[in-house]
Amino acid sequence: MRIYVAGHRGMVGGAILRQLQAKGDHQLITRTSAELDLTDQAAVQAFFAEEKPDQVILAAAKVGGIVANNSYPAQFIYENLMIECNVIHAAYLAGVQKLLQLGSSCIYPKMADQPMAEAALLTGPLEPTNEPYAIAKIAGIKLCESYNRQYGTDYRSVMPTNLYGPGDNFHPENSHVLPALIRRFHLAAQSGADEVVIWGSGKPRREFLHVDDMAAASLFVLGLDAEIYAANTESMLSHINVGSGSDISIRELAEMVAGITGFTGKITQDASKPDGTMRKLMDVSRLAQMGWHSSIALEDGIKGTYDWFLTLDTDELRQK
Ligand SMILES: NC(=O)C1=CN([C@@H]2O[C@H](COP(=O)(O)OP(=O)(O)OC[C@H]3O[C@@H](n4cnc5c(N)ncnc54)[C@H](OP(=O)(O)O)[C@@H]3O)[C@@H](O)[C@H]2O)C=CC1
Ligand SMILES: C[C@H]1O[C@H](OP(=O)(O)OP(=O)(O)OC[C@H]2O[C@@H](n3cnc4c(=O)[nH]c(N)nc43)[C@H](O)[C@@H]2O)[C@@H](O)[C@@H](O)C1=O
Repeated sequence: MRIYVAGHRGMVGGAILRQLQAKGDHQLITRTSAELDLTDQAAVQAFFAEEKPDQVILAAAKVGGIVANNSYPAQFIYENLMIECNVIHAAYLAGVQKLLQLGSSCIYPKMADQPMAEAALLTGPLEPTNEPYAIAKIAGIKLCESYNRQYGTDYRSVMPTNLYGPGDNFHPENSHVLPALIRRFHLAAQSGADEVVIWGSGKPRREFLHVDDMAAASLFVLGLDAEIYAANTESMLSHINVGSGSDISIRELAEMVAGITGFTGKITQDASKPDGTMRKLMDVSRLAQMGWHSSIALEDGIKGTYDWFLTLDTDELRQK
């Protein structure tokens, strides 16, 4: 079995690669973005024609936190649409029968009922800070469903909640909240600062899943028997939520990270920064009924991620 993992140097792609390597019974195909720019249609088609993978895991994307999404909307919609169109179409042309692509919980309407079930897709307006990225991710689901309906492929989609873990991006502005807070609280604890500022009101709630759980869920969904997948999904509502099933406020999260990094000063809020969606909790019952549950508790996962962060030298702080 030859499996192409697109985005293998990223946080999720890297975790998937490690789990596939540990299983050891696959031939893994990888390319960095410098070797193969997935926004380049001709290059992607040539790569697929030459490598002819049996399966594809699409974990390559333009990814970032709330401010990155708000600052670079053109890149978020263009690059993600191009990557999805090129990879999914080239996979089809090369005869790839099975593919798994990763979306995001931001596909759901800003005011979706909580927890958000798969059926909430396309039922209302999106959160404006990440609408371009969300539109691209919705297109990814619809690409898979359309190829399945017209060409009989078996292309599946998982929708991760907010992820974190080793391999995360710790950029001070462009990263997601958890790596941003780990970095900021660590630097404050080291320097003896008496205050750390977090963005927004601290009131939004987010659900976090460790990347090793996400990688395990991805391989679980990819490996599901086609009849079981079909029995638990619908042809035009085929994506599967992946989450931990519980959420926490950003303020509570900041207090947890402060405790783990040893910061004892005060935590204040910068109201000029956006809150984004007030709550994004996944309904994970579809995945649960197929037999998968997350296993890494948030505090344990953050401690492990902080230990990994401490192994990085300053130049390696992933200033993507
Ligand atoms: N992180 C999170 O909280 C969440 C992530 N997701 C989704 O999970 C998936 C993986 O995200 P994550 O691992 O965090 O992202 P990362 O930013 O860590 O990794 C993304 C990878 O995509 C590759 N890539 C980006 N653009 C291109 C391109 N033009 N051509 C080829 N490769 C490219 C990069 O390759 P290289 O390193 O070689 O440049 C990079 O390693 C994405 O689909 C994302 O939308 C969903 C919900 C939450
Ligand atoms: C995964 C997901 O990620 C993004 O959506 P988001 O959930 O809003 O992600 P976020 O992690 O950036 O913020 C979560 C909350 O945390 C608050 N917050 C506090 N302090 C910091 C801080 O220092 N950095 C960041 N980034 N946020 C902070 C911040 O104000 C917000 O209220 C989208 O890219 C979306 O497209 C997507 O898919």
